[in-house]
Amino acid sequence: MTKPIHVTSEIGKLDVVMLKRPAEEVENITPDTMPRLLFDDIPYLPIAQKEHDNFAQILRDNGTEVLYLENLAAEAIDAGNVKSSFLDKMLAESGYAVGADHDALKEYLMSLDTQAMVNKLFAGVRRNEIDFTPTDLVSAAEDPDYPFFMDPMPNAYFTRDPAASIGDGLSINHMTFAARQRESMFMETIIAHHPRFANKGLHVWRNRDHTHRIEGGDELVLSNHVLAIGVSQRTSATAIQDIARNLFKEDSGYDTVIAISIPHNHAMMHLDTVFTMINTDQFTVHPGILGEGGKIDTWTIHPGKDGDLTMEHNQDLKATLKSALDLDDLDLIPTGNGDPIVAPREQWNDGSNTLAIAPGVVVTYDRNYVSNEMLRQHGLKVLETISSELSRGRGGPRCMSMPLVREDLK
Ligand SMILES: NC(=[NH2+])NCCC[C@H](N)C(=O)O
Repeated sequence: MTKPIHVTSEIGKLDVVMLKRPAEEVENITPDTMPRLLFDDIPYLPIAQKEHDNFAQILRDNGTEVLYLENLAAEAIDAGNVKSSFLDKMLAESGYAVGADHDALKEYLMSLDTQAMVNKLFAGVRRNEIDFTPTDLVSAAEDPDYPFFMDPMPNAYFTRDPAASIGDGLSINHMTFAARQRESMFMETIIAHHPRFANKGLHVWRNRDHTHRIEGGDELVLSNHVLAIGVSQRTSATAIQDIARNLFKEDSGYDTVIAISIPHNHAMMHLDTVFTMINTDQFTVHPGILGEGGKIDTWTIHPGKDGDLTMEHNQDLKATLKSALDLDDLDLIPTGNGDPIVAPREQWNDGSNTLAIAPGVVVTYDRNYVSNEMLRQHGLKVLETISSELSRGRGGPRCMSMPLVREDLK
């Protein structure tokens, strides 16, 4: 029987996906907090929700079951009867391990029903919501005017990043920036307690109790034995070696990890912002990641002796992929047709961040019309989703979705 998580490619027909509908957290961004919260602008929430509902509907219309992170999290907390312990952990990671402010926040959050509490944790807790004057040193000495006790998590609608499905399991990620680190606690709880996922023999290939960072936007499942992982602003080489060792030592089916080095900046924070797989032999690539002569640093990692790793350095992306995936040829489709203005503009709005829902069928943002046209010319079926507000968070259809089950490729 198919496990509740089963993903052996980037392109197999998408049967089950997890999304998070953007909510109040997005309205709790201010110009001052934008950079720290990893946004470049403040989305207009009602339109962002409309766009997100449009995205979800496209997936449903094409035969995908859509689950929502916020609902799964509340159901898991209730099923496991872990509201109090979950809150303690969330409060500790929000800076309130003990003391009067921990107690006041906990009392307030415990008084909400579980779904409202989960929604509130995403939205953030404002100081004026609770009738409580903090007496601790942090509140007094650091920023007495800061409006939040607990920060919002506006990036939660990018469900791709806090965890990543690989084979019959997942990585639950230690994320790079404080703005996102608490997000992966929800998936940890879902896997541990939700009746759909708990005790179903799912592997956690790497959990969140690490100091080295990894994010799902860098983790690409190229086949049932090959992964590509970006060495990026968000994922360290140490974490890649770590997860490779775990995958190779367990019965994961994975024996190859291609580490791909990309520039470390906000526009290209993850590998999936510059490179995605869209068909058995087709990929989108942002030309900006390729250096002179189309070169890029990749290291193909395999199991070595006694749990060690072997590594082969290459600079020809096409050749590396062809050999790892056993293909005669492949088609690398440049974002924005490789034009020096269009390519960076459309990459900025996630023109390379396509979500394949079946081999050769992709969901993309409508605004990247040059890239979309290119994809059509290369024979892909392109389903466009509306995108003026969602894209302000710097993520596209791949970032906004965590595939849970895909059909295996034949
Ligand atoms: N898989 C992705 N490319 N995710 C995009 C995440 C964007 C988000 N604002 C961040 O900086 O974390």
